[in-house]
Amino acid sequence: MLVSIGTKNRAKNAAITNIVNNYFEQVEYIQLNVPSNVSEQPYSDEETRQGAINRALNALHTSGAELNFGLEGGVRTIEGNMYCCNWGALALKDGTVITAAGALFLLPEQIANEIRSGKELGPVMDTYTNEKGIRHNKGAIGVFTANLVDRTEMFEHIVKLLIGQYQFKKEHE
Ligand SMILES: O=P(O)(O)OP(=O)(O)OP(=O)(O)OC[C@H]1O[C@@H](n2cnc3c(O)ncnc32)[C@H](O)[C@@H]1O
Ligand SMILES: [Mg+2]
Repeated sequence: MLVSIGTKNRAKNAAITNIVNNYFEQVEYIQLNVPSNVSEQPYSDEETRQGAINRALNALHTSGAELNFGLEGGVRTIEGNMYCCNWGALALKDGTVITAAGALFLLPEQIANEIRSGKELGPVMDTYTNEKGIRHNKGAIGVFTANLVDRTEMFEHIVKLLIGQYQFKKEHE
């Protein structure tokens, strides 16, 4: 079975392959740098969800694969507090799209202010930690949860929700 992934981000790719390998056999993966067709730094649940959907559909149109995943990170504000939000979409061959969201966690005010000034979370996190490519491994979630939950684990939960909904749909149609 061919599975396409709408990103080359290592944390997202690890999440998808770790979970898909648990539920399917003989899977071949194709990683595609497809556009999300939303801002580089999505600013609401709506925009982040749309980015995930666009990535999944763009991956489907490029690959024609059986399963096509799009994962997107963004931020949203509730009562003045900025949270990091995360969405996933799974596009099937017939164009059906399944969606799910993951954990929300609060961004410290210092980081939120950088985002409000127009910066992207990825580079802001690298400057804050003095490390390179945080977004490819522990992610902001790892940094701000003392490594209790890393970015791969957070996305793994979303991928599980997507595959679970796909299985439910297959059993009920
Ligand atoms: O290559 P892609 O797939 O685009 O992966 P990305 O890391 O850029 O991830 P997103 O585009 O989905 O996320 C939008 C922005 O938020 C950043 N971001 C989101 N979650 C993050 C996290 O946990 N740690 C660091 N940066 C994060 C990310 O680097 C982008 O600047
Ligand atoms: Mg990005």
